[in-house]
Amino acid sequence: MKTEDHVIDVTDLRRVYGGGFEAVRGVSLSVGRGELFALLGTNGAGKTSTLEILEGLARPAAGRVRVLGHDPYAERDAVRPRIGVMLQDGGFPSELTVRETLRMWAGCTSGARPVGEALEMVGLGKRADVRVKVLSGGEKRRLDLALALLGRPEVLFLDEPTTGLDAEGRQDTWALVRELRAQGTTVLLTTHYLEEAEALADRLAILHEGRIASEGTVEEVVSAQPSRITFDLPDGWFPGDLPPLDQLGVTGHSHDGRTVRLMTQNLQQAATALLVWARDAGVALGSLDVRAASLEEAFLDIAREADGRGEPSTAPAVSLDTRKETAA
Ligand SMILES: Nc1ncnc2c1ncn2[C@@H]1O[C@H](COP(=O)(O)OP(=O)(O)OP(=O)(O)O)[C@@H](O)[C@H]1O
Repeated sequence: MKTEDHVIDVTDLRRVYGGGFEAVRGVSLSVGRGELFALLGTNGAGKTSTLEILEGLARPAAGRVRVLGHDPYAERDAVRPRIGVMLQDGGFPSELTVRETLRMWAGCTSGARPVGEALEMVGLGKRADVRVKVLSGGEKRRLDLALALLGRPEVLFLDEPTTGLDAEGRQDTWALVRELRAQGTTVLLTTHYLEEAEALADRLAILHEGRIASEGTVEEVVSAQPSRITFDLPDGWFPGDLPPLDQLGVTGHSHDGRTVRLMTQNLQQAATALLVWARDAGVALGSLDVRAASLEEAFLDIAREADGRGEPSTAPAVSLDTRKETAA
């Protein structure tokens, strides 16, 4: 995709809070027109901090940000009418009804959708005359979304749009977001739900401690991860008794006593070789768990690294000689 086709273009973005804490540490990403991009990350990874800059709500400490070809902070007037923003907490006046809230917002929005249409889009049609303060958490999220959609935005920023929604509400929101994207809306969303990213995203990035740890389509992010085989060896058997790792088609390993964890890019080959060895050697593998790479595993790997529990991604193709060791 050519740079001029990017609706969102971010290069080496940094955000520093008062006190000097750097929450965003050199993020670069781009989103094409009509694309849906998901930002994932552990708590405090910097998703909202990044999003607020793209929405023009905060000024970056460094880096270049363009939304629809403009600097969203310095050229806010050019960008704001063309984007829709759903914050984590809209913070509306609680005494107004749902309809009054939307009307008030529509009054400040040029070319706004009819209020009734926005309410129907988010499934709040029957709650129009209810005061905001009595809405459930999920209904408030729907109201947030309705407000973001009022101005028929070209670019929609959604910060955790389905947090607090029940399963049906989440499905409804996904269907709406898919429909908007099908109509050409560009969407950037943050989410804690990996299945949400899998269901919706054309591309995604996993943020970790202010940096992008992994980026691409779901398939690309997943295929960068190894699959795993975990098992316990029975009494009298040790990791060093296993065949050489290259014979197993294994690219990495760890072990804790008799519990062995193997990483492989070729799960079928490794699982078959392991099971053939176990059968021939008469070894019963306990708690055998064979797990294909998944977005969840990719995410957990990044989170484990955060906790200093990272696994080696590669290891020499030799036997695990640990007869005298108790742990890796
Ligand atoms: N106003 C602020 N002043 C100082 N630090 C802040 C401020 N806002 C956020 N932070 C810190 O910046 C880091 C990133 O926060 P941010 O809210 O962007 O993360 P996030 O990925 O959106 O997290 P979550 O998933 O929990 O919403 C966190 O360590 C947070 O404590």
